[in-house]
Amino acid sequence: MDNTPNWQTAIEFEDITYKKCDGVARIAFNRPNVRNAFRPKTTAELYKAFYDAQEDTSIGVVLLSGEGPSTKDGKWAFCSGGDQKARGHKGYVGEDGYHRLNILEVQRLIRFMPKVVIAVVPGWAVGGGHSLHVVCDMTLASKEHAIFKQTDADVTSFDGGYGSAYLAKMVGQKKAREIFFLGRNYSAQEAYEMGMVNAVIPHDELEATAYQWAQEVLAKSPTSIKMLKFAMNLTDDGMVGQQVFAGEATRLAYMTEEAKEGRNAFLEKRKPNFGENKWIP
Ligand SMILES: CC(C)(COP(=O)(O)OP(=O)(O)OC[C@H]1O[C@@H](n2cnc3c(N)ncnc32)[C@H](O)[C@@H]1OP(=O)(O)O)[C@@H](O)C(=O)NCCC(=O)NCCSC(=O)c1cc(O)c2ccccc2c1O
Repeated sequence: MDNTPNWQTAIEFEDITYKKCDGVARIAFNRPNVRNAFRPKTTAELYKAFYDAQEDTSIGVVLLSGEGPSTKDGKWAFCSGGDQKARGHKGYVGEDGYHRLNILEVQRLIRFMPKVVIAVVPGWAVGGGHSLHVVCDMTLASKEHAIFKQTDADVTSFDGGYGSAYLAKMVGQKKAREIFFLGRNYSAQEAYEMGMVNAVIPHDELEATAYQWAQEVLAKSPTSIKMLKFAMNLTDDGMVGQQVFAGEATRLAYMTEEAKEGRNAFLEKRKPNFGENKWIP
């Protein structure tokens, strides 16, 4: 069976591409000549696309990748982080003149959305781009071209949240400190051995493999996948993690007969009758 996705553009953007096909959304940075660095326009577009994917009930998996290669030198990139040309003295400056660090809002959307987000890394994943792959649920990397690198300490920046502290939970404290303190290049295979990449895939098969992984996730119970993601987030996300997990537990409770009786009794101005066997052990 031909499993080639028939991607349809969902929304036209300038700095990213955004497509959908059969339950999968694909969002990709589209500034390959600057290694897919993000400026405020890029992050605003990313936020809109991720939010659309979150709200679309037909979508269960989002692939995050980078278009390429560069027309200048043929190199591939996932994302090289914040565009240093757009960096002002208080953040990254958009067309409106405001200084922002709004990639963190995108990180939170990826983290808290009730869908699986897979980073598909065709080349450089650097700085804030490295942090983005860390916050995604899974990472697939190009065997030939993916390179992982943390340059935050070269440019006086520091992702002190998921980019570093969560990375340390993933690869261990010593390795995470090496990644940030030395800023070396790591191949897909090295990243895999550290535990921050799920699979190393021949470049020509990367997109097809990502789509296949997405299809495997889509075959599972949506409620299970969502609750498992939030359960795994919970211990690292503190009260917000508890809020997100508990919100979904509340939704499940709302779907019971007991909840309908509670609501109806209030609306009908009577005492609720929760039935006889209400205290299930
Ligand atoms: C990514 C590289 C290692 C690739 O090196 P390579 O030698 O292959 O390519 P070039 O260096 O020649 O780059 C080609 C071309 O692209 C331009 N470019 C690349 N990256 C960027 C960038 N991030 N910003 C602007 N432009 C970029 C480069 O200038 C070249 O252009 P030409 O016109 O000369 O052709 C290497 O490029 C590299 O090290 N890039 C910089 C990586 C970096 O330091 N990124 C920023 C880290 S900080 C960050 O991302 C960040 C952002 C946030 O918003 C945060 C918010 C809150 C907390 C923390 C944040 C944060 O850490």
